[in-house]
Amino acid sequence: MAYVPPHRSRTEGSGDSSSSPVSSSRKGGDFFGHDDGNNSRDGYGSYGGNRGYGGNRGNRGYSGYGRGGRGYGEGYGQRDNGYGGRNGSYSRGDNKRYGQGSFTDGVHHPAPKNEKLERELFGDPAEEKAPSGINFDNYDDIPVEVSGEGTPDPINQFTSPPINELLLENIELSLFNKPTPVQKYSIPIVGSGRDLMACAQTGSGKTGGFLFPVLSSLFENGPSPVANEGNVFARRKAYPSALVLAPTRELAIQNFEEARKYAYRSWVRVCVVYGGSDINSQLRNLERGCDLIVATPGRLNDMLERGRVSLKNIRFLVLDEADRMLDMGFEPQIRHIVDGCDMPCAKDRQTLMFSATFPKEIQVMARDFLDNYIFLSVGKVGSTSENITQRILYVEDDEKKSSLLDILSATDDTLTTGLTLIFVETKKMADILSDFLISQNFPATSIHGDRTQSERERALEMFKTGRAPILVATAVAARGLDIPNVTHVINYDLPGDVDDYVHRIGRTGRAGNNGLATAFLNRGNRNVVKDLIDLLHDSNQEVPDFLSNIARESPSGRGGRGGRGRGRSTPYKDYRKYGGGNSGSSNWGSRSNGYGDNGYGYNNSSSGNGNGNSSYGSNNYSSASSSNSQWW
Ligand SMILES: Nc1ncnc2c1ncn2[C@@H]1O[C@H](COP(=O)(O)OP(=O)(O)OP(=O)(O)O)[C@@H](O)[C@H]1O
Repeated sequence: MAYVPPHRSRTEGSGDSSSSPVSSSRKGGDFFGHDDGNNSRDGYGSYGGNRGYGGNRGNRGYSGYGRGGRGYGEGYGQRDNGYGGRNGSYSRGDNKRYGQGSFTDGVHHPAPKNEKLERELFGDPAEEKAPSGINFDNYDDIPVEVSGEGTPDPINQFTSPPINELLLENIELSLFNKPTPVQKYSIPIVGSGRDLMACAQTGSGKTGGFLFPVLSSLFENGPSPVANEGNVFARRKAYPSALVLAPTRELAIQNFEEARKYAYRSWVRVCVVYGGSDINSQLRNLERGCDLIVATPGRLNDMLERGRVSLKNIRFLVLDEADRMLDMGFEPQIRHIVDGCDMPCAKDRQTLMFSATFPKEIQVMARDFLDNYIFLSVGKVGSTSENITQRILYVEDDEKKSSLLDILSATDDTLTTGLTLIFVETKKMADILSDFLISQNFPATSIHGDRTQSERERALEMFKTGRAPILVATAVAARGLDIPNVTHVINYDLPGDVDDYVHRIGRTGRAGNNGLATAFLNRGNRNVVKDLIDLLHDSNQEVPDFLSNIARESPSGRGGRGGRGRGRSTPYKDYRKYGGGNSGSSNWGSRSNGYGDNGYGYNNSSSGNGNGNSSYGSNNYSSASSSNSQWW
């Protein structure tokens, strides 16, 4: 009989962690003043326990956020399992109340419905009857390109097959009526066992694009056999079947919440591990069983080093924001996780990569992790949604503050109906600007890598709930975050890389909604001007005359992307098809060149880490955490 680790055979308690893994110590930066004293009472930053941040149907928010003080490390879905290998059994004890199903003798047994948990995960059906503002019909005519051998036909509806029945029910509870374009293609592609590199515009449903087919397959096929490592430590190890990696803690948390929704009532237990919060509660949670793990790379590497996670059983590896995960900051950590531990090789797992942008040299590198993959691009890849109106204003540096005040005062409805996200380039500037706005009576807060994790989560919660409807952020908030009702993104400082701009403004205009993006630009930003003009053309946006003039003043040749010399003369396409050769060193410029420009700090230096406040947590692999901690 297969080895049964105790976490899959013993009866668990109810996840009764009494303390939040994070404490909240405000050091300023919020509109509501310093250390408001509510934090320990309300458990801000804990994201946890049974109340979590369930939010509204189809329009998530952080309602009930963490009150009760349990962290993610504890408190949901404990199960009482005996487990006997693939198609063996996950027998369930008293798990019904936690919505955890089982997989016995090759058959999936969903747990009975649990109204309380359902409300927590999907929102109160009485509160909102229909999804608000979602208009994916706009996407129906979107150009789609699929390349690679033997690509399966897309689906047009959520149906079973190919989607597992239980997953369909959970998708229905999310009030999703039909798949978005990226989901239409990704579901059959992944369902047919293929690897996938998928590019689709921001806010177009990529999260479901990977979670739906992965969970559907796991629900159908059950758990992998648990490896018997024959020693006492193996008993405390987690053996997940799927791994989702994300570049920031907040995105990991968001992906975890999404996965938890869709895994409701199934045998799949979802866990999240990320830096900056108590590792012990995360470890205790993993001991209770973990079938799908969402992680930031640094914290996962830490867990792997401690021997508390084994990747032997991984059947699905997902890189969310894959181009970011494979750029110079993260690549060493990703290689260590994928090649330096015990994960099955590319042929023996499915690898899925998703992003809105996918530069050619990153595609070239991604080959190392993929096996005979399909490339899917939806929309003009690397461009922005036409739902986002882009406005470029010429503003000198010393005029930015007053221009910002003008904008915020003029859009008086912003404070009552919408959220405004302001991007700056440095952590210091994030503090300076949020303090300035607060001094001018604007309800602002900030998020950046020098704030503690609990401060970051609290700032995000205040923003999402509208208590601080202005968030000043570094690039840490640029990717993936799905915050309903962000109506305006302001690039107070423009990034040096137009891809970063694409992700930043993609925090608005999501899921078919409209949004406004304003950018302050002056001659100091001339290295991004040409790429920006291309992007505006691609997205059917107005190109102001001053922008064309600055472009003419600039040296010929594309100097965008912080001097990385990549250019974006064509929106990103499958490099295998559009000429890229097979060499790892493409003619687009070496990855090791020129990343140090514009304060981006891509210097790949491994010094200076260890303050525990980096985006990825403390770890030994994090060239990114040290260098990036200078700017996000
Ligand atoms: N099939 C669907 N029907 C309706 N809404 C959907 C559907 N799929 C996803 N959504 C909603 O669309 C929004 C955007 O989805 P998601 O966050 O997955 O976008 P994304 O493509 O990953 O964006 P980004 O590039 O910024 O990471 C979310 O609020 C999500 O709940």
